[in-house]
Amino acid sequence: MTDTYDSVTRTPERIAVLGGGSFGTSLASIAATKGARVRQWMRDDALAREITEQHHNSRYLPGIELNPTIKANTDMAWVLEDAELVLIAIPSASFRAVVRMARPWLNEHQVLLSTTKGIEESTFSLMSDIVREETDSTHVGVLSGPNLASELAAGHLTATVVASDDPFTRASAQACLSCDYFRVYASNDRYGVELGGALKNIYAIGVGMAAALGMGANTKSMIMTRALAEMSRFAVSLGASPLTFLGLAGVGDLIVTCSSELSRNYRIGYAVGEGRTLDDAIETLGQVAEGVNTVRLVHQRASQEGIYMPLADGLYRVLFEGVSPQDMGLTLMRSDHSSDVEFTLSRQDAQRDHHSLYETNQDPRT
Ligand SMILES: NC(=O)C1=CN([C@@H]2O[C@H](COP(=O)(O)OP(=O)(O)OC[C@H]3O[C@@H](n4cnc5c(N)ncnc54)[C@H](OP(=O)(O)O)[C@@H]3O)[C@@H](O)[C@H]2O)C=CC1
Ligand SMILES: O=C(CO)COP(=O)(O)O
Repeated sequence: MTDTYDSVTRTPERIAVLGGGSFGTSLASIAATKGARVRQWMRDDALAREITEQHHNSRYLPGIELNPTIKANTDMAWVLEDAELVLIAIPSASFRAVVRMARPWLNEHQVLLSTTKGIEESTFSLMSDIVREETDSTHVGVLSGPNLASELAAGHLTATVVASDDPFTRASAQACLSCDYFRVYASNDRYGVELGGALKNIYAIGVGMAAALGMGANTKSMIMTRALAEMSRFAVSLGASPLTFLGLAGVGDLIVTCSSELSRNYRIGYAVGEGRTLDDAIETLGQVAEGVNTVRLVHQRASQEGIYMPLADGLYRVLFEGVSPQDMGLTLMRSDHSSDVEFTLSRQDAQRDHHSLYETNQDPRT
């Protein structure tokens, strides 16, 4: 990780953002505030005009003043013209289709960064895998961390992680997005960072349900702590570094998503905990809550691989098999205690891995 800055001689100046939702718009505004030329692609022409002319995204970020230099458009060719860095903030269900749409205007030199926290249904691919499959870029990475879009857009002090095995990608993303209120750490565990962002959504649904049932801080802490053990067990068995889960893209994102009513996944869980149907909760939300699909995919994969995931399994049963949240809670509390061993790291492994694998931050301005 010592080479993070060596290969970047200057900050990317032409940024494209694909997606007109809350997160894409927040990141577009940061990059523009740093002085880059920012073009944002979306399919809604009226929203594109509102962002360009009135500097608001009233549908996804109501009340937030955006950087006035962002130019939003529905013309993909124009948005991607000469772009050096492309941020892709499209929900996982449409991610591959949008990357395919963009492909004619992408090239191998561009940095392509996914900001999406989900898993593709038919393939169990993560979004950066899709970017690698669908494009020729050698500079592929992900951005993930405790980043509620509206807080970020309002300038709350926030940190995130850019993960890639390519130093140029990490450094370009840090240079393009780091500012007084956004600190961008680097990691080379692309898989772990990306999986962390997808997995934590599942447990935010669970904490939302617990809150709706009137449970307090003990219950939330229990779910979050056991969720961390469960998500790292799953991710490590698929090849991620356990240390990633002690960082911003692991426990950091788990905390924010499970603690805030701004989280869409939390709100879905809350609605189901109040007795509403899943379909009704999704329709009322009107935005993407990736955890609903992720819980299904992870439940299936964990069963195939024999990975012990009691919380994810319980949530799957509530969302898709009609089990009540109360019964799920009791079943979990009454289950066989012989498997209740706390997750531990070997001290030697942790010491050996810490310096080489743990996310680092080097200020691109120095
Ligand atoms: N919001 C947040 O706080 C954060 C979100 N993320 C992740 O970012 C990703 C994107 O989320 P976010 O911006 O929040 O989502 P939103 O729900 O706010 O917006 C989704 C955006 O994607 C667009 N979209 C959906 N399907 C298509 C399609 N087929 N073609 C073109 N555009 C499409 C929507 O367009 P339209 O309006 O026309 O439907 C909209 O612009 C998610 O995976 C999320 O997990 C990550 C960190 C924080
Ligand atoms: O990922 C997020 C915060 O880091 C946003 O979570 P939601 O998608 O649940 O709103």
